[in-house]
Amino acid sequence: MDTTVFVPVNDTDTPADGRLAVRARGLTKTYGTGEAQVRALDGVDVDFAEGRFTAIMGPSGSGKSTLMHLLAGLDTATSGQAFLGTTEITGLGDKALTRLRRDRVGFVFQQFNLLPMFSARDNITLPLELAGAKVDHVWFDTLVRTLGLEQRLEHRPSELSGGQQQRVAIARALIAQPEVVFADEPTGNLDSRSGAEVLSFLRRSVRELGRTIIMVTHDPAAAAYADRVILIADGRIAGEISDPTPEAVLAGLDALRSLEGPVADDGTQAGA
Ligand SMILES: Nc1ncnc2c1ncn2[C@@H]1O[C@H](COP(=O)(O)OP(=O)(O)OP(=O)(O)O)[C@@H](O)[C@H]1O
Repeated sequence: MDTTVFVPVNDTDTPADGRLAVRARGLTKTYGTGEAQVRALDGVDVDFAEGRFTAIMGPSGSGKSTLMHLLAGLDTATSGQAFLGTTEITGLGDKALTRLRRDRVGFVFQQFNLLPMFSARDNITLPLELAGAKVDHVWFDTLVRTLGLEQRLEHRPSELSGGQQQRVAIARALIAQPEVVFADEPTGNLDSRSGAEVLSFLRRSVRELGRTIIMVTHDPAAAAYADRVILIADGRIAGEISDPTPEAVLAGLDALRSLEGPVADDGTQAGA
């Protein structure tokens, strides 16, 4: 079944200077062999411009995490190419991939993954210091101010709210000035108010600090904070929405769902 959905697209992800942070061409991932083989990602072509906030959405099992893991160098592709800037990550060995993840990519996960015995300050700076790099104090101060953490730096994670812990995790992801930050359900463990707060900070870090963020989410309201939503279904790019509203994202997801049922078998394309 063809699962391409023609969701309203402005197709405006080309920045003025045309620079791409991340790119995939024919990216494919299969798991297992023979009868049990699953094509988690099926020839994906997609571009992510620098300085933009992109959300990846789609039904459960559609390949969102697989796409993000391949783009972030956390897993290897079966075929196709993924690029970080001009570096082809699908061509790198284990050591080079580890270095690339450490030096050029930041991660924010649903679980905050903070070290419980250390202060917020140390949680932000330790990974960088352990890697032998110097902390840029001007950038540290900018991040802490932007994320509203000035009064919380000497607290341990257990003394912080969930939203504050996730903001510390975002500061830790940004401290090394990575080329791109991958966020996997960053608000999945937060109540809606803290979630909204975290999403506002993610958006500010793109708008005001020029960072590039790619976020996987199930939540249309979260996706609406992004500049652009990529929709994925059955391991393929199924559409995209620029300047999304929650309503537009819901409509896009509904269009995908309508293709999963028997209604789509008459050849009509939802959302067209
Ligand atoms: N390690 C694995 N071994 C076998 N199959 C896998 C593995 N990881 C993922 N898959 C399969 O690949 C497909 C895509 O999975 P993926 O986790 O990327 O989807 P997703 O869109 O992130 O799902 P969810 O929203 O539920 O997290 C699914 O059918 C899944 O069962």
